[in-house]
Amino acid sequence: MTGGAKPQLNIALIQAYIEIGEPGANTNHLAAMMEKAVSAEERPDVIVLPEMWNTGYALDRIGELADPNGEETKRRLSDFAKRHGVHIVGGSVAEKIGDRIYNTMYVFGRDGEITARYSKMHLFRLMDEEKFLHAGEEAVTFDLEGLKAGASICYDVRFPELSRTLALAGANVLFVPAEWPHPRLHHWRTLLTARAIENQMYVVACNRVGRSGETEFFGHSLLIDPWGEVIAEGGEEESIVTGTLDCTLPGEVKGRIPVFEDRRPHLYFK
Ligand SMILES: O=C(O)CCC(=O)C(=O)O
Repeated sequence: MTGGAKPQLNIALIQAYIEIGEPGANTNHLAAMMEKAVSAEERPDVIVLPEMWNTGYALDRIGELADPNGEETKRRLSDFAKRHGVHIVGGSVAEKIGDRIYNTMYVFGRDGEITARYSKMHLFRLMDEEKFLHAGEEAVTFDLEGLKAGASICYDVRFPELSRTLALAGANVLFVPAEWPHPRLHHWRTLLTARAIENQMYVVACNRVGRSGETEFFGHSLLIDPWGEVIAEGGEEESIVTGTLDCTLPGEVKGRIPVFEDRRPHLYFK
């Protein structure tokens, strides 16, 4: 945290059902859930969306469904952020740039300005993602009112190298929008908790719910603190999961167990 930072951030995770291949319906549905989130008594400072919320995994039609340059997505999310004075970590959408499709997160500040763009760098072969999408090539951090945040998407969380890279760049919170299905709930909870503990950072993970073909997505969106304690967890139904980040806690945890001072990087294999 840097000087002048907000000491606490209220988070709202939009744990939504996503209709496969229906960007219009999904956009309207998520907009309605976001309106509900900002009308709560405890207003969120940050709204987080799930992975691929515009199209779901309609990969065989992704060329026609993806948002060209993300223009429509950016316009809508920017407008919402500005209208309600809220940060948005926009999950991810299928974004078309030239003839390439990316699985991309956009982040907006309270003024509606875009503050980050991250494209998923580890594509999930179990769902043939690599046959249809291009991988991002760059790790991304962004600022949330003095709290440095790192971007990742779903399968990325299986690669501790990415979250450690982000932590070494100063990130104290890791965002993980996802479409993570049964039967791997145990992996989801364990990997997210491990990333929080090993990097002494908050982990904020927003997963979709509902069935798509044979695949059942389980929700269980999670807010985990830098000790690995669960602050909030969704069930398997559609819901808005809320919790509060104490921006001073990552620093306190690092002070108690000096993991980052005790690293021996010169001994690690490259
Ligand atoms: O790693 C997993 O088990 C799930 C990953 C996934 O579904 C994705 O990256 O879309």
